[in-house]
Amino acid sequence: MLEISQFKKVYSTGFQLHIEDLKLDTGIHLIKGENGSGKSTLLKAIAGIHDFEGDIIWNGISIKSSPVTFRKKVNYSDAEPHFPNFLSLDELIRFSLKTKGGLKTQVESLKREFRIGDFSKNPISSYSSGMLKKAGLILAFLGDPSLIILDEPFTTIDLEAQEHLRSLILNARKRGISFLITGHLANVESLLEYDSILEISDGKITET
Ligand SMILES: Nc1ncnc2c1ncn2[C@@H]1O[C@H](COP(=O)(O)OP(=O)(O)OP(=O)(O)O)[C@@H](O)[C@H]1O
Repeated sequence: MLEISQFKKVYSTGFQLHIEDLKLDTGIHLIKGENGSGKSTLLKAIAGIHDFEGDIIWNGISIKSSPVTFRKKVNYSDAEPHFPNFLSLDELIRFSLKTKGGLKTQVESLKREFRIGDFSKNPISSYSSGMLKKAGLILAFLGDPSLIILDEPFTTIDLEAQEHLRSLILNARKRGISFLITGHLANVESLLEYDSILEISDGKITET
């Protein structure tokens, strides 16, 4: 279960996001909201990228008191991934395997599913935006996460990759992995069956 309590994030621009108390069971959860409503802000806080007031607990592990254990269990893919340009995807994967664990067979199967092939040897600077997105998605599935956070996962990638991603999510869900997903596409609600749909607006989150 994901538990968010007394959450507060304030930017210097004046934007604020407050979540008094939110509990989400194991499952696939969609977070909707207009541009600039705070979806990425919340996901980045849960992924341990942004600091915030309050606490976020995943299956009893607090990001504040046990950040390393928390991050081993929670993986994240950015809406627009950024990686050091001089590294290759293979190097990023090796780093992820060292820090988060994971099997070479898992890597090969993910690279096959997303049709990355040998391109993973090339530096990130040579990647198209779709390839970059696929790189971020592959890294988000590596290791042994029990929660995978995917910010706008279905944008930028082609229809075939969208279908592979859909199957990956459904298969992982069967193995007990939970997902927090944001989406902009009009059809994102029909792409998957969600256990809950939440909406962020006016700096607050509500279940729809
Ligand atoms: N690092 C930052 N510093 C200051 N303000 C920020 C920062 N990141 C985001 N914001 C502001 O916080 C608000 C929420 O942004 P956020 O990226 O979380 O929205 P979003 O719902 O993910 O938007 P989109 O759908 O456009 O991706 C916006 O007003 C944005 O300008």
